[in-house]
Amino acid sequence: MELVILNTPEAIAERAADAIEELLTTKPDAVLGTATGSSPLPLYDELVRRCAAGRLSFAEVTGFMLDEYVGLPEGHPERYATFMERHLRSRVDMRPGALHGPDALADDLQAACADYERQMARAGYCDLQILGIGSDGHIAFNEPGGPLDSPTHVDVLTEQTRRDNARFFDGDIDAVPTHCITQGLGTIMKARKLVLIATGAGKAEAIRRLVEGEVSVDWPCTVMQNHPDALVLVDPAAASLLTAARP
Ligand SMILES: N[C@@H]1[C@@H](O)[C@H](O)[C@@H](COP(=O)(O)O)O[C@@H]1O
Repeated sequence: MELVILNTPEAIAERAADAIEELLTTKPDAVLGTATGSSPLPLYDELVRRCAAGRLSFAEVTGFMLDEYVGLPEGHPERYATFMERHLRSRVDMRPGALHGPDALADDLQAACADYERQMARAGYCDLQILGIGSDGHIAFNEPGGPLDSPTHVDVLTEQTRRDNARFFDGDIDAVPTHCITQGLGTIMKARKLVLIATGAGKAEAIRRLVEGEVSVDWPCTVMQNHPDALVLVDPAAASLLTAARP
């Protein structure tokens, strides 16, 4: 795992965009895993800029979202499908329909999970997966306690995650869904490259566990220590609880 501490969210966005540009230059029809949350937003802005400048193209890219809330209707502003359409897909030259997500409106959620995993398997899983991190150490929506090799599944959001995400629902925790469909940790680990972005002091404990902790189901992010090509991009605030000396 490579840890890079950069001073600003913009510098982090540029470093992450470099990794994506490098991938799309060598493989224009790459499979890209996208993340929601506020952390990747500067990255999406940077990708939009580079696409407008002709430095990269998403015309042949297939995308897979990490997760989706259960119970939010089509078009709901906080539905992750809406989020990804708004912040990335509609702003670059990616084909409509090329960015896939789990069907969290299905009657049979278990079947929807299996179907999503099959779609990803057929595409050969992700070449590069963008990740954020929850303050409780979740990646995608894999909450603490779940197996480290899980496939796409229904998960129950922790109180802390719902509290963290209430800011997107006018501060009303009761408006935050209780369940989600998420790529499992096993699914995420099948991506050839992982790029995780974390900014702000609220992520400092999760980053300390990710970088210096034991691999444990209590901190799902720690599974990334077992990945052969994982890049962790953080700002000084998110790095503030790291204890080991760094160059
Ligand atoms: N399911 C998403 C995660 O994929 C994301 O990493 C996390 C962090 O969000 P933020 O970047 O806004 O702190 O939010 C949600 O829980």
